[in-house]
Amino acid sequence: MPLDALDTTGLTVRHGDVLAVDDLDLRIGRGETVALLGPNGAGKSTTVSAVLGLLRPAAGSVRVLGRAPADAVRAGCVGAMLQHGGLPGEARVGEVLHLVRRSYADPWPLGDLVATAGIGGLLGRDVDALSGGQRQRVLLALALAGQPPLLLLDEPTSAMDVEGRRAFWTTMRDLAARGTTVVFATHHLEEADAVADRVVVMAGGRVVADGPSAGLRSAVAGRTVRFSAPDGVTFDRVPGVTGASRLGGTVALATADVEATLRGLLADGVPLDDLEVRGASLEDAVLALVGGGR
Ligand SMILES: Nc1ncnc2c1ncn2[C@@H]1O[C@H](COP(=O)(O)OP(=O)(O)OP(=O)(O)O)[C@@H](O)[C@H]1O
Repeated sequence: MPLDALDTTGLTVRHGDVLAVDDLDLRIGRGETVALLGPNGAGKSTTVSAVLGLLRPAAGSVRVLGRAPADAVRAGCVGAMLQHGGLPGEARVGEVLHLVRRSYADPWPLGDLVATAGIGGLLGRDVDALSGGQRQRVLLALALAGQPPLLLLDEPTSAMDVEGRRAFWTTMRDLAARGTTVVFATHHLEEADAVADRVVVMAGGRVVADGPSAGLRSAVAGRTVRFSAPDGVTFDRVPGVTGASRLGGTVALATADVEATLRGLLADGVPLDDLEVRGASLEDAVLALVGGGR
C-alpha cells in the first residue's frame, strides 16, 4: 500500500499552557487536496508547523510520506508557505530563488517555475520592496522550487488580490492533477469549496468534521428563501420559516421546508420579486459545526 502523504497519530502540541492541538489523528493520502478550516485559534497553523517539524509535539507522532518531519523536509519532500514566512532581507528575488533552487538535486526548471508562480516581473526587485501579494507569490515559487510531492500552505492567498488568487488556485489545481498532495489552511471558504476534494474542520485543536465539502454542506439542514418586499411586512408566521431577517428591501427567510414556505407566501399573495432559493454554503456548515464559538 502506498504511504500516506501525511499521518498524525494522537498529535498533541502545546504553546506553554495553551493546548493548541489536542490528540489529532489525521491521515491524508497522496494526491489529495485538503482544506484545513476553522476559526482563529483552532490549531491549523500549529498543525502545519508540527507537520513541518518546526514544533515539537507534547505527545503523538507525525509521519510525512513515511518519514519523520525533519527528514522529509531535508529530503525535499515538502514545500511550505507559512503565514509569517520570512524572506531574507537585502536580496533580490532572483538571487533568493537561485539560492533555493540550487539546494535541490532536481529543481523545477527556472522559466517554468517563474511563469507558474507569476513572478516574471519581480526577479530584479528587492525582497524588502515587495507588496504582500507579491511576497506570497515569491514564497510560492520557493515552496515549489524543489518540485515537492507535498505542499503545505498556511493561508497562502491572504494578501493576494482577486486575480492573484484565481491564478494561484489554477496553479494548485494543475499541481493536484499531476499528483501533488496539497494541504492548505484558509479562511476563504469559497476557495476551499472550489478547490479542495476534502475539508477538515478544526476547533479547539480537534477535528470536528472531515469529508467532502458537499457532504458538510448537505449536513446542514435548511435553506434560505430571499425575495424583495416592501418595509413593514413581516413573514415569521409563514409555514416552515425558522428565522427571518431583512437587509434593505431584501427579506431572507431561513426555512426547514422550502415548498411549504413558498406555498404559504403565494397563498398570502406575496409577489416574490427577485426570488432566490439557496442551500447551505460551506460557510453556513462551518459556522454550524464550530458553533460560532471562539
Ligand atoms: N507562539 C505561541 N505562543 C502561545 N500561544 C500560541 C502561539 N501560537 C499559537 N498559540 C495559541 O495556540 C492556539 C492555536 O493557534 P493556531 O495559530 O494554531 O490557530 P489557527 O487555527 O492557525 O488560527 P488562525 O486562523 O488565527 O491562524 C491558539 O489558542 C493560539 O493563541
